[in-house]
Amino acid sequence: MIKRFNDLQQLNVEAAALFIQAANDAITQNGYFTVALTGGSSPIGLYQLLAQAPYRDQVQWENVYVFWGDERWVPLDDERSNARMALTTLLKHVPVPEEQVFPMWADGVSPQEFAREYEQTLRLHLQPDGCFDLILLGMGPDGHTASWFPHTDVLHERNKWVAAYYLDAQDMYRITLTVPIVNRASHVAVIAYGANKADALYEVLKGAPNIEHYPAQLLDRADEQITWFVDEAAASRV
Ligand SMILES: O=C1O[C@H](COP(=O)(O)O)[C@@H](O)[C@H](O)[C@H]1O
Repeated sequence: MIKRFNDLQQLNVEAAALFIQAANDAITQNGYFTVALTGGSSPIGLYQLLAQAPYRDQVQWENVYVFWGDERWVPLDDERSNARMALTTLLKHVPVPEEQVFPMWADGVSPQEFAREYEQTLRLHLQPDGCFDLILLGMGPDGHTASWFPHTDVLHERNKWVAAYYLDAQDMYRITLTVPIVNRASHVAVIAYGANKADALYEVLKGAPNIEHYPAQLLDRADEQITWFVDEAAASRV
């Protein structure tokens, strides 16, 4: 499902409503809610809203388990850290227990080893089939989502739940949930706005299949299980 907005505030309000609904449904059904957060700039407004009343008070944070969809392999105090952004905009302002927050970072371990450990952590906390209740994602102007960058081997990973690899173009390691685990989520919400996303959004949603160029085409959920929150600028070609 594609939800288009003129107004970014309204986009964030509706994304917050989806988050709250998904949390409440999962907690009613299972007693807890598992979510993977996204990084970049697009979710900042959503996180800031969720950190404030009345939104903050509509989530039973003590029953929430927070993971990340992807990360730049940098320490938590590095300004490039996706976890740092979510901690400062959202998680430090809500009563989620610290032991239920799982940033994709640890000192003194290789990114590959950490990816294996993170998968074990997921296996402890997710339903046996590896199904997240909600995965939040963004999309770059190059059509990447999570850390599925164009022309990288990780696009073809089908066994691991979490993978780490060196991204030459950015001269850094990336760690990411893989295609099969994202495509098992009960719901996926992608936030993409701004005119610089228009070409990629068109190619991902309407273009000819080309996952190497537009990795977000790998998102494979039924229409009711994926929501694209986009503004009119990003959706201008859709
Ligand atoms: O590098 C990343 O970029 C994407 C998109 O970021 P945005 O700034 O265009 O919103 C993001 O979804 C991903 O988590 C991040 O690692």
